[in-house]
Amino acid sequence: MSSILFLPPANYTVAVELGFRDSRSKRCWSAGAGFPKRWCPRMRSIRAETAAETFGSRKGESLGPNGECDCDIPGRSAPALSNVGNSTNIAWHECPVGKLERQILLNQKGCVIWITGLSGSGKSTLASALSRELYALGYLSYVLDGDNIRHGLNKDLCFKAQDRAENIRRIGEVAKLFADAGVICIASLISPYRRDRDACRAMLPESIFIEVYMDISLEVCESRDAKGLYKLAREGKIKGFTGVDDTYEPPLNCEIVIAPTDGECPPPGAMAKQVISYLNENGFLKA
Ligand SMILES: Nc1ncnc2c1ncn2[C@@H]1O[C@H](COP(=O)(O)OS(=O)(=O)O)[C@@H](OP(=O)(O)O)[C@H]1O
Ligand SMILES: Nc1ncnc2c1ncn2[C@@H]1O[C@H](COP(=O)(O)OP(=O)(O)O)[C@@H](O)[C@H]1O
Repeated sequence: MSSILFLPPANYTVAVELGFRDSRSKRCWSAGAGFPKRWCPRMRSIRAETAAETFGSRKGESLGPNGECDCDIPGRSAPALSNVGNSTNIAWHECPVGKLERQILLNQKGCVIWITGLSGSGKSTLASALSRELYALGYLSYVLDGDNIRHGLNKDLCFKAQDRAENIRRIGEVAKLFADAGVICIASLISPYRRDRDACRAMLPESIFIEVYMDISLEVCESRDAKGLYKLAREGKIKGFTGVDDTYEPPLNCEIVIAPTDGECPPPGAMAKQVISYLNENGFLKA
């Protein structure tokens, strides 16, 4: 493979600055000049070796030469049934690939980065910059943006308190699945009420819910008014708009606060770097 074929990503300097090239990924970067590690065939084989070393080749976990598999076949023995909410007589099915195996495959730990703040505070901007930076560094993330999810899964919900709570609960459940899959899940939604955010936190093991508060004043958000919604809310054309005639409850004890310094909002790259430093310091950027 010739390195002449590859161009470094635009934000290569950030990757270097943050010093994420560990001994394994170094080999990869030198082969592919800044390409995400997971694209590197050598990296894949290293990961496969690591997984084999960690777990051994356990009987029943891979297919035989003729495609035979003696892993658990659903239905062989009657599973325990339970009732959950309005769902009766349901069973829990364990996945034969464990969470740790997925983490080793991805060389990262799944978590939920929950970005909360007023409309216009920069949630989507941070989510985009962060997912880009993580990608450049070779980590898999996925953004769940409140606006986007309301185009599909949550299109039946409006902005009254009860529906916002349901919006947050559903996104929390989806984020939990992404984190379990080993993905760094970035949830970006106003999530104005403390109780709803805390309920999401309670769904997950404590340390993997990382709450990021966009501490940007209403005045700044309103002056940005990127979508013209504050203007409509002030004119009374949108009712129950967060910060205007509906409450926003700032977190009391969150993991990360993004705030202006000397009156200046940090640029997107700096906000992303702040979150990535937290992930690195807290062991999320390794299996
Ligand atoms: N009444 C009211 N209040 C606040 N926001 C409103 C409202 N109506 C529409 N919008 C637009 O919807 C986006 C917020 O959706 P979320 O799912 O993040 O909101 S919530 O968490 O359920 O409160 C929000 O997007 P962002 O500006 O990106 O925050 C707005 O564009
Ligand atoms: N750190 C920042 N500094 C300056 N402008 C910003 C910053 N973050 C976001 N913006 C601008 O503010 C507006 C709203 O940002 P956005 O990310 O859409 O906010 P939200 O998702 O919270 O509604 C956009 O025009 C964006 O370019």
